[in-house]
Amino acid sequence: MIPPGAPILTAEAMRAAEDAHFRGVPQLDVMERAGAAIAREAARFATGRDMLVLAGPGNNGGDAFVAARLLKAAGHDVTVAAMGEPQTPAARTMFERWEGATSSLYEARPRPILIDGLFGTGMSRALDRGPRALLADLAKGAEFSLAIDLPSGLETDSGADYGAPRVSATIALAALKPAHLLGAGLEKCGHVLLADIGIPVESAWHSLARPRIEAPGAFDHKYSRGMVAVIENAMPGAARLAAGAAASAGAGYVMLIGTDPASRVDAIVRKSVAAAEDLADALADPRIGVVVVGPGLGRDRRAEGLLKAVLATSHPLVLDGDALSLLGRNAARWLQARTAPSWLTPHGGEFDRLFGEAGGSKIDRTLAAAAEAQATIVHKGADTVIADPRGAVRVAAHASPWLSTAGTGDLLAGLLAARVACGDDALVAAETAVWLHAAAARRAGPAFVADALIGQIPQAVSECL
Ligand SMILES: NC(=O)C1=CN([C@@H]2O[C@H](COP(=O)(O)OP(=O)(O)OC[C@H]3O[C@@H](n4cnc5c(N)ncnc54)[C@H](O)[C@@H]3O)[C@@H](O)[C@H]2O)[C@@H](O)CC1
Ligand SMILES: Nc1ncnc2c1ncn2[C@@H]1O[C@H](COP(=O)(O)OP(=O)(O)O)[C@@H](O)[C@H]1O
Ligand SMILES: [K+]
Repeated sequence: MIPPGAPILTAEAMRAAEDAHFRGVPQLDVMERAGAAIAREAARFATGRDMLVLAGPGNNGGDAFVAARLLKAAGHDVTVAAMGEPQTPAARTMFERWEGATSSLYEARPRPILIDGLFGTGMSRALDRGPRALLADLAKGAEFSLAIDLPSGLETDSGADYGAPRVSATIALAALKPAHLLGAGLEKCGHVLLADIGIPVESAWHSLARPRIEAPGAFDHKYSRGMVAVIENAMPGAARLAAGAAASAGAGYVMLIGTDPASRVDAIVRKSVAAAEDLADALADPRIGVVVVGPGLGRDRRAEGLLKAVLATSHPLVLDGDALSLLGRNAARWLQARTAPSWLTPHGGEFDRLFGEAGGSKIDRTLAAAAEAQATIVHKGADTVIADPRGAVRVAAHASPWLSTAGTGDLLAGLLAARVACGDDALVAAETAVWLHAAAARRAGPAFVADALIGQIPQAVSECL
């Protein structure tokens, strides 16, 4: 659905890559390649059906005229409907090379195959009501619709919807753009394909790819494989889910620290602490590789005391749920005072409480938060964005929407802790946890209870060995 491990570029970064490339390669050649990539995919899906190609005034329209010409030359029945005169020299040349008829967008009638080349990365404002309604009707009337670079009306850098149709497939040119993975783009783009059009691209931002997991070595033992401590308090079930996930994802030793005597998994070691003051002793074990605090912690005085005791240790921390709500806008101050690394796993509401609501796209906001907190942030949701303080970004889109059920976030915190305890690099740990989480959900199918994901984790791990 989204090409894995692919670079993601903003509109500005894409323009810079294009400009650098055009110093050595003619722009028209690149546009020919883009149009050829569109024509190739359209022909594959069209299976002989009639096509309507929409061409906008910019270079997205230029690509559309190339695709129309190549498809017509290959024997397809193609009509073109244009919006305004071509406004760039390259688009004008491609318009001139198109020898068929061109009608106005307002005269276009639906055809079984629609190719949307109205706007791409140059869309600068919301679509007017007229073209928006026309585009929606033409897309609805088509049996298969293919967007060039982006569905027209999607804001490139945020995925905000300014009137885009929902298309069957989108061909991203040269690189993914944030809108292919964020916000409304998730539903509007359909299947996303990536076309190499010869422009070299480099980016610290990538779509999530399947990670590699090392199996234990012959001489590994439970402590060398990593020890995870999970703090349990107001809602012990949440901590149990985190601990269960950690134990299933490769941690050598998992310890639940709290007051609840119930134990569902015998292999998970329990340690009782009656008062928050006793937690420091329980956490004094230097073999502890990471502490998970937040799932089911609660937000009362006792929870605050437990959180403070955890923050006072020198262990790496995974902070989730109530721990994030308790820290609120003071999170960065607390975390900057620590020397060990931290991972924060907020959902959207928790993120806003921690870092405020302003600041651009989900990627921009997560990057700014990672820099401010000097922590790796896993900003959860249908479009999960991982960012680290060095500016690396990974975006995971299209996880199962059935994950939207209570307890799945607790599991993610446990998965992340397991990967940290196993010694993964900070970013790799987050990537691996998010990937395993999605893979376990895929394996669990529809309407699962969060608990059921735990049993799927070892199989998800096996996909990464
Ligand atoms: N630079 C290049 O030569 C290449 C560009 N490529 C294509 O070019 C696209 C970017 O081209 P452009 O930068 O020309 O931009 P677009 O073609 O995406 O759109 C810009 C044009 O649309 C108008 N416009 C923007 N928003 C509008 C709105 N809401 N209502 C009405 N008109 C609006 C602008 O005034 C401008 O004329 C990419 O998405 C890609 O498809 C590819 O061909 C690769 C090579
Ligand atoms: N619609 C969705 N599509 C894909 N993943 C989702 C969706 N909704 C939630 N998730 C994932 O499910 C998890 C929910 O976490 P969270 O909201 O913290 O739940 P809880 O606190 O109940 O454990 C996150 O990993 C999130 O990315
Ligand atoms: K388009």
